[in-house]
Amino acid sequence: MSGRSEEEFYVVNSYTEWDPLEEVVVGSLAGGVFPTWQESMGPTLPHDSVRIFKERGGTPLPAEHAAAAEEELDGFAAVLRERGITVVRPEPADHARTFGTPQWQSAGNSSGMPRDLLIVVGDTIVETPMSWRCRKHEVDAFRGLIKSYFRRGGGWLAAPQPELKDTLFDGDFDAATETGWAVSDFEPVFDAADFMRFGDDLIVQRSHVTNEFGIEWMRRALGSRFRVHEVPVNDPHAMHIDATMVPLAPGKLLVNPDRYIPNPLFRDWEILEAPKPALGPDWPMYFCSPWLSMNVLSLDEKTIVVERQEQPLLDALTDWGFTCVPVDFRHVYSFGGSFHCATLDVRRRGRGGTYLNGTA
Ligand SMILES: NC(=[NH2+])NCCC[C@H](N)C(=O)O
Repeated sequence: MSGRSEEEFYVVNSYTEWDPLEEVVVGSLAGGVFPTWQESMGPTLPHDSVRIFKERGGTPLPAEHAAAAEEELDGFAAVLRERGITVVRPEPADHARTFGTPQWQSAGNSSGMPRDLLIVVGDTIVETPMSWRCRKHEVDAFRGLIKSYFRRGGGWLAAPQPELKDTLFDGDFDAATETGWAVSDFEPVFDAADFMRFGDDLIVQRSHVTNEFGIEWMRRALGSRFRVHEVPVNDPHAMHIDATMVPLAPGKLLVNPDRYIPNPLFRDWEILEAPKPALGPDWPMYFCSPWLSMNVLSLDEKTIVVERQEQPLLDALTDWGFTCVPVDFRHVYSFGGSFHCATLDVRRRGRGGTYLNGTA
């Protein structure tokens, strides 16, 4: 046993995406820059971003738009605090600084999307081996928080440090057919956002940032209590599963109709196909598709934060029996995520359990 009291055990405690939320990290875009270009980013990015990242990698995000996004992040944090949820934020970071290894050099990206780099499984925060070089030190802005949780009794587990040398990015992706993957199995890599938590079960997608080696590392690192299920999805641009399938409550799964492949794990679940995103084609989207509309955050199994302008989704979720909390977030969309991506739920009430079909 760990020698921790019940209270210490509870400092970090999060098993699902829907248990009542008590403490959450909300990201910050302050000091953010465009990623330093790497070929392996191509398969996941909106078309124009290839040119933009090549030209502007390492330079600040557009000031006015990023300031508006930061205001939205602050507003979102305020909404959560008003509801009695503890909100913590990363330390300031200058992502324009370059870093490297004997093999390569890169500038950073931003502290906007903690979901991508950290995952809480039960009582433990897992630091992932991110596969974009520019994201190698992103976790540093969150390190003070992680150390503080650890000192108060939380668990802390870091994956092996990847080298991220060229061999890793020698995947079998074929641009003509959009098949295969940008990363090889040279060493374990994964982004936390390719996983989704369902109590004692987690699902994960193979993607252009997550390889089989990484999935197997996570499977063994989590130990025998947790089961990791790799699920096939229909997404040639796969990077992060939280605009593909998002569980909102036990037995209720919101899915992307273009990407979700029916899966026996969800045999007894109600499935809601997300309506088409409301975002128009002219809105700048440097990292993601407009399907960020479905990247919602559950405050409990009845209450969901949804982008204020996503009226079709607001209506569909209300019809499905949920209470929606509308929050402005479109400027944040531009920089790589919505409410689920921009958060890390450190503490939710609940102790795990079995929710998926055929796993017990
Ligand atoms: N955790 C995240 N940053 N998720 C964003 C996923 C977005 C997804 N790749 C899309 O473009 O639709």
